[in-house]
Order: sequence, then structure tokens, then C-alpha cells
Amino acid sequence: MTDRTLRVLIHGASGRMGRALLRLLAGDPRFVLAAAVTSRPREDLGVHPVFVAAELAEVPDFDVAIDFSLPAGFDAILDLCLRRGRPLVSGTTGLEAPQRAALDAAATRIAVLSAANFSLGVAVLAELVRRAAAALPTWDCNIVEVHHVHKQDAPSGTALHLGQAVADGRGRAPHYASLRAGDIVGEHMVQFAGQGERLELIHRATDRDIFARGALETSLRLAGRPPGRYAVADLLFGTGGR
Ligand SMILES: NC(=O)C1=CN([C@@H]2O[C@H](COP(=O)(O)OP(=O)(O)OC[C@H]3O[C@@H](n4cnc5c(N)ncnc54)[C@H](OP(=O)(O)O)[C@@H]3O)[C@@H](O)[C@H]2O)C=CC1
Ligand SMILES: O=C(O)C1=N[C@H](C(=O)O)C[C@H](O)C1
Repeated sequence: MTDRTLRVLIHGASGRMGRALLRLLAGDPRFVLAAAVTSRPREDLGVHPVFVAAELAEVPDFDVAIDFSLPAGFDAILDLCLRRGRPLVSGTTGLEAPQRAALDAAATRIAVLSAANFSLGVAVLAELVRRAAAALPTWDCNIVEVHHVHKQDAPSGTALHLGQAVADGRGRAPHYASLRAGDIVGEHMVQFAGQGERLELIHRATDRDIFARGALETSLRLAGRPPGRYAVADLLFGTGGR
């Protein structure tokens, strides 16, 4: 997309992430809100227009949909993007296997970016983890994730993504541990333990705006791309877009 304000649909607009997205989008002239979608009626969002999920088919035209909802809401927004031929940026975690398969199938028709974490630090961390796992194939590996008490899925999507990086590096998955405490935004530690030494790689998110900014920046770069599956690292570090 170039030289045009991006019309964004926010799906999951009343949630912790949705509200961060609405706030950042409102202060950025590169974006305009096409529609905010929640699962039930909301009068406290302070934006317009707001639709409930049951009215999804009625939302006005948009250039990209950004989805931070829950697995129960995911199928409907993917379906809408397919019907409208619009790209989807989704941060929703805890998707079931059929939903992940549906994303793969959708990518033959529209541009899709589904990522468990939109922070720059985690994009770098995943590459460091892959390299460490390849260099330390016999060490024990554990991933410990800590999040706020409202988080529904465990292990977190990021932990599973980092676990895939471990498996890519050394052919074996790690062990996972999940903690839920207070209002912690998100912490991930990947621990490699050998005899007499250990290596720990840690990412701590202290502000969920980092995820919202990542989603907005990648949505700018995704709009106008051909169908396919895209990754945060490709869009943030790669070429193209604006
Ligand atoms: N990829 C990343 O970087 C990040 C991903 N996440 C993930 O994003 C998702 C949202 O997180 P968070 O904002 O904390 O969650 P919240 O529970 O705060 O918000 C969930 C949102 O989804 C809406 N929703 C729930 N069910 C449905 C449905 N069936 N149809 C449509 N909308 C629905 C809710 O609407 P209502 O309020 O009306 O019920 C609400 O707006 C989670 O999966 C989380 O793991 C979170 C942070 C970063
Ligand atoms: O639910 C959250 O809050 C978060 N979810 C994502 C995940 O499951 O990894 C990303 C981040 O850690 C915050």
C-alpha cells in the first residue's frame, strides 16, 4: 500500500489488545478505522463504527483486518477476509489444528499473517534460540512463560513458537512450564542446561503496545501483497511495503 490511508477493521476491539490498537490507530494518520468488532454490544469504546460479531457480514469495506480475539471468534473473521478478498493479520493464539489448516488453505487466496508475537524482540529471540539449540543439542531445554491471570491458553503461543525454533535447531521439542500471575504482560525464558553451566535467553514485555505497534506496522506492509503466508520477521526486516 502506498500514498493512501489504510482502512483497518479491528476484530476483538474491546479486549486488552483491541483497545491498544484502537488508541494507537487513532493517533496515526496512516490509518483510519473501518470498523471495530466485539463479541457483544459495547458503548464504552469511544470509536465509530462498532459492530458485534453477529453483524460481521455488514461491516463496510476495509483494506486489512487485524484480529486479536479468541479462537471462538477466529473462523468468522477468516471467512470474512476470504469473502471480501482482503488480507488478515491475526495475533490470536490457542488456535486448534483445523483452524491452522484453514489459515494455510486461505493463504492460497489472500495474504495472511498469523503470529503468536508481534514484538521485535521475540522475532530476534526466535533466531537466537534456533542457533543455541543447534549448538547445544544434548542439553536439557525448558521454556517457561509467565502471563497475566486472564490469559486463557497455555502454553502461550509465543512459547510454542519458540519451542518450534528449538525443534528446528536440534530436532527435539523442549519442555514447557506456564505461570499465571497478576497483570504480567508476557515473559518468556528459554533455558538450556548442561553439566555445570546453563544458558538462559529471556524476553520480557512490559507494555502490550509493542504487540499493537507490530501488528499495525505489519498490516501496512501486508496490504497489497499477493496471496500467501507471511511472517513478522519477513515484513519487519524484509523489503517492500512502506
Ligand atoms: N500475537 C501477539 O503479539 C499477541 C497475541 N495476543 C493474543 O490475542 C488474543 C486477545 O488477547 P487479549 O486482548 O488479551 O484478550 P481479551 O480477552 O482482552 O479480548 C478478547 C477480544 O475478543 C473478543 N471476542 C471474544 N470472543 C469472540 C467471538 N466469538 N467473536 C468475536 N470476538 C470475540 C472480545 O469481545 P468481548 O469483549 O465483546 O467479549 C474481546 O474484544 C489472545 O488470543 C492472546 O493470546 C495477545 C497479546 C499479544
Ligand atoms: O495473551 C497475551 O497477553 C499474550 N499472548 C501472546 C502469546 O500467547 O504468546 C503474546 C504475548 O506473550 C501476550
